[in-house]
Amino acid sequence: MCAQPAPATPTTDGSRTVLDARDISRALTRISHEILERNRGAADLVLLGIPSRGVPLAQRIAERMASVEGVHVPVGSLDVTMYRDDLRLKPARTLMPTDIPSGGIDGKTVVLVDDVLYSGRTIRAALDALTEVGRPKAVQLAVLVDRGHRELPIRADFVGKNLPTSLAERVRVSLEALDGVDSVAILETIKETGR
Ligand SMILES: O=P(O)(O)OC[C@H]1O[C@H](OP(=O)(O)OP(=O)(O)O)[C@H](O)[C@@H]1O
Ligand SMILES: O=c1cc[nH]c(=O)[nH]1
Repeated sequence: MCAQPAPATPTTDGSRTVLDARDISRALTRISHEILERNRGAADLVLLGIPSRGVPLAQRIAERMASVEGVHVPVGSLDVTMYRDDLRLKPARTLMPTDIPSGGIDGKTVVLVDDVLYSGRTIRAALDALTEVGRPKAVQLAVLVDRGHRELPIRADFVGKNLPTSLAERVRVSLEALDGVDSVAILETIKETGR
């Protein structure tokens, strides 16, 4: 079951807010419970956020797990930049931190965390990046928003909100830690493909 968002709210920049802070909070709480349920607890879990917004989301999920299970789930970040399949098309990308918890990922269940799942190419790159780090027992994927339009056979295990979108739209996730506010909005883009 997905959290029921507030109705889309028009904003001054023409975007429509589809999730507000409370919707996001509820979705993260639900995802945290689902991860614990699927894995029968937090043993051997490692959360790896994909920069930039996947990292604060992973931290928030870990905080919720700590309050539910009373355990500390290691959180890190995984930069996928050098593993992207469009590097030659868009070479000017800023490298982001990869920070693997001290226990590593060998034999662990790694939950990748990102804000938006779209074509699936970021997650494909993340799976490649992981192979440089270690060999987890299993890899799962948690995303705040799944907006559809997959180009690769990738699906999320835990989804905050399935958001039907057109290719002419873009989903903008804002998070308190990076943007000062929690919201998910849909923007019209000029390009028909939206990518
Ligand atoms: O499924 P995909 O088509 O790969 O799209 C999803 C990715 O796109 C966004 O990142 P973006 O590259 O826009 O950078 P950002 O993290 O700085 O927003 C988002 O954070 C996801 O990581
Ligand atoms: O709409 C989109 C597509 C990819 N990444 C985003 O953050 N939003």
